[in-house]
Amino acid sequence: MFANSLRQGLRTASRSSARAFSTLPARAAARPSLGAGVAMGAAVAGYAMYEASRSPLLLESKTIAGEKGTASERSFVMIKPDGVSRQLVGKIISRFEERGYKLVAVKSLTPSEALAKEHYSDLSARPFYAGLVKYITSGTPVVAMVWEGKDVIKQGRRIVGATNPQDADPGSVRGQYAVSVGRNLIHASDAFDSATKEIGLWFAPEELSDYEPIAWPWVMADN
Ligand SMILES: Nc1ncnc2c1ncn2[C@@H]1O[C@H](COP(=O)(O)OP(=O)(O)OP(=O)(O)O)[C@@H](O)[C@H]1O
Repeated sequence: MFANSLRQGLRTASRSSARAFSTLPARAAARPSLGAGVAMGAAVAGYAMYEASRSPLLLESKTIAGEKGTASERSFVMIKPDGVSRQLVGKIISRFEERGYKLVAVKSLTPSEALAKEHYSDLSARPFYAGLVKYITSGTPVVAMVWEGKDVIKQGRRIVGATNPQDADPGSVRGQYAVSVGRNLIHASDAFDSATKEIGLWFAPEELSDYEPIAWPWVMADN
C-alpha cells in the first residue's frame, strides 16, 4: 500500500518536473526533484532513482520540444537567408499553418557566427561547413520559428523536403522553390533530440507562447 502510494507520488513528481520546459532532456530536468526526494528521506530518493532508471523513455520524452509523439511536440524551423531574400517567408509559413500546426515562436535575426557554428556543430568536419556558416551569417536575416503539433518533427521534414532539392518531392518547399543543396531555403529539426537542442539554442523559454488556436481540437483530435 505504502509502496503503491509512494510509486504514484514519485511518478507524479517526475512527470511534473519533466513537464517544465528545459533545454535539457527531462531526465536532467528531473534531478532537482530527486534532490527534493533526498530531503524526504533516503528511502524516497532511492525509490526515485530506481524509477528513473526503470522508465528512461518516459523521463526523456518531455523537454523544451514538448512531449515527443503528442500534439505538444515542437520543431525548430528556420527560413534561411535565401528564403528571406527571395520573399518566400509568407508562402513557407502558410504551409505549416494550413497543415494545422501552431506557431509558438517566431523572430527575424542575423545569426552570429558562434550561433551558426553551434547550430551546425555536427557538420563541422564537412567540407561545406565554412561556406554553410558564411551563408547563414551573410547579413540577410533568417526567420527562426518553433512549430507545435502532432508529429511536427517528421511532418515538418516532409513539408521541407530532401536536403538536396534535386531529390525533394515537387510538393515540398525545397522541391518547389529550390534547385541547389547550398541554397535550400529552409531548415527543420530532424529528431526530438535535435529539436530540443535547437529550440534551446535559438529561443529563451519565455519566448515560447502557450495558447490554443481556435481550430486546434478540430485538427489534433483522433476521434
Ligand atoms: N554537399 C553540400 N554542399 C553544400 N551545402 C550542403 C551540402 N550538404 C548539406 N549542405 C548544407 O548543410 C545543411 C545541413 O545539412 P544536413 O545534412 O544537416 O541536411 P538537412 O538536415 O536537410 O539540412 P538542415 O539542417 O539545413 O535542415 C543543408 O541544409 C545545406 O544547406
